[in-house]
Amino acid sequence: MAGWNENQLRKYNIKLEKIPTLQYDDPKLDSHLTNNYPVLIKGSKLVSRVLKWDLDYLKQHMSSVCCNVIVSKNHKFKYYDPKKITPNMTFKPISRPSPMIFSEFADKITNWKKGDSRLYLQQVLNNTIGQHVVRDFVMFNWDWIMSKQKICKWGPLSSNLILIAQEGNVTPCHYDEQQNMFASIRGYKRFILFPPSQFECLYPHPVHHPYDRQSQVDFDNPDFTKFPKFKEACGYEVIVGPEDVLYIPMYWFHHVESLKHGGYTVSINFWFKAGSVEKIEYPLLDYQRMVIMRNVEKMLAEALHDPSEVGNMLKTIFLGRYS
Ligand SMILES: O=C(O)C(=O)C[C@H](CCCc1ccccc1)C(=O)O
Ligand SMILES: [Zn+2]
Repeated sequence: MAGWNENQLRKYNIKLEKIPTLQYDDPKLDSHLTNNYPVLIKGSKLVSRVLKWDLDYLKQHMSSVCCNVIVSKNHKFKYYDPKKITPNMTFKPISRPSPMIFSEFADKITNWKKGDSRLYLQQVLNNTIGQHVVRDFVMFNWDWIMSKQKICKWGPLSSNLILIAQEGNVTPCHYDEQQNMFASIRGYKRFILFPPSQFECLYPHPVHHPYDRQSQVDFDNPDFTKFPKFKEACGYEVIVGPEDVLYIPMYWFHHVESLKHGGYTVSINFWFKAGSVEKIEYPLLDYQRMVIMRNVEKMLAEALHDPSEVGNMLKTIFLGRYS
């Protein structure tokens, strides 16, 4: 297909399947969404009115806006929650926030040289970023996406993140606790998705760690001694191009990369809070098992008053009794 080729993809030793692609008005689409199954959606025109959002246009309309920019010494932008860094912890992240005004960000990525730190703009869209961008924002195809929100009984739209990445940037494998309709405006992004049932192969950090929700496995150099089941992981690959919308079901793990040599990418996501589950049905859904495991970790840390004791107590409960 025009627009990209295989050698723009980073090489990982992971079994990959494909994600289905459907037209936005395909009758089969709603069953994918309501069953929490990922799907690439074509033709929705969700963000077609803002395809002009390139660096020049945004520099024109939000040049003096201070934006949330992440800086990384390598190509990986592993998100962490600063609220979970405790005083007695030595936490040295590779990537860190470095807020800057938009025009500085635009100039830095335009004049980027090999060896320079990489940048990734990740800014919540709100009315502080200028009335032009807000005016464009209201021109998204809200009728369509809100109709999906209703059909799927999702909770309210919680936020839109505008994402401007340099070519080659990677957001390492993680999961989010919200439903996500991810739209590409410029460039191509490759997603590798894993269902919640592969939790055991992806070894997310403990809930109380700053890297909560992020996989511990470094896809560039997996440690099979510490993470042996990663060998069994089976991913679902999809390339998201301009005007495409990818549905990322909540609790599905996803690795995201802006294709190499593809120029900078502009994307926008639509995070919806999870809908309230009317009645728990059995057997439990895989994502519900992740919610239960998270709650056990939280409850034990609370009861023990020390997150670092959670592992030992789980071991005591498990060894020789459940093993
Ligand atoms: O839309 C999503 O869920 C993605 O993962 C898209 C991803 C950037 C997300 C950054 C982030 C990750 C975790 C917490 C807060 C912010 C990309 O496109 O590189
Ligand atoms: Zn995500």
